[in-house]
Amino acid sequence: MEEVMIQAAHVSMRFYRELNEANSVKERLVRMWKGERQVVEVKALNDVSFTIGKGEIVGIIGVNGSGKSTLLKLIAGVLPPTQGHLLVDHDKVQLLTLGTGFDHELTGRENIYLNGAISGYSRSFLDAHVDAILSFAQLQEAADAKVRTYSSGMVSRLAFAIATAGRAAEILILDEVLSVGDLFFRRKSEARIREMIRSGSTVLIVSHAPAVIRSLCTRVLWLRQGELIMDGPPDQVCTAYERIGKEMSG
Ligand SMILES: Nc1ncnc2c1ncn2[C@@H]1O[C@H](COP(=O)(O)OP(=O)(O)OP(=O)(O)O)[C@@H](O)[C@H]1O
Repeated sequence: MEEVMIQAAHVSMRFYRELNEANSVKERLVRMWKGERQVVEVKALNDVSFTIGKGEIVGIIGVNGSGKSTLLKLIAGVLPPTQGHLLVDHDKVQLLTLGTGFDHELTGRENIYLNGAISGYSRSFLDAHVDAILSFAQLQEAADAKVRTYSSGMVSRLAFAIATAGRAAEILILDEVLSVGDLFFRRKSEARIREMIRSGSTVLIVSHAPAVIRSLCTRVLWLRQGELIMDGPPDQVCTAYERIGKEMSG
């Protein structure tokens, strides 16, 4: 394997959630006083190990609640694991997610500056790229309208255009950013992601669309109830995943 970029060794992540959450502080205090407080442990990730080398394009699949976002958060350094070791240079990681950091009372153009600043772009970078961002999002005409007047597809296009405006980081994490917009925008956004991939980044992609995973990834990790149950070539892992899905639904 080429240079190792991410190494997870027996990584576990546990959350604690209160059962029958109280509706008020008073109710909570009364329950605590009566000894009624019940906390359950959620094993979001359980003893997960893998190594990812430079240039690999790794898809992460699994049903809702299987631990995908938790794994991305650990890799991005948002949370530390409760057990195990995760070797990754967080400074090299860029996490792309959509839909956070927009103010719907501001215009599209103003949101480019707001969301761009949150994404870490400088003012001069944004001045130089604002037109290209609007053009990629196909929003030149609507640039000065408030975002609350946009359709959800328009908001997603703008978010994608901002998130991918800069140079790709060495480790690029895409959390459900593909499959947005209409068919034409999807082709365009997939082409842009391919360009970022070609620039040599190591990429992790979470997507509920097996077609996206099959067409972009070189390897797939399948998480089920926090456990890594399969790690292999996209076709093999996606076929097994789809087979289980069909069995469960029919
Ligand atoms: N902050 C938290 N506190 C308590 N439980 C949490 C927290 N974050 C995640 N969980 C739990 O951990 C488990 C894994 O969640 P996670 O968001 O990683 O799943 P996911 O595979 O990304 O799901 P989805 O496909 O719905 O995005 C779930 O049972 C979830 O309820």
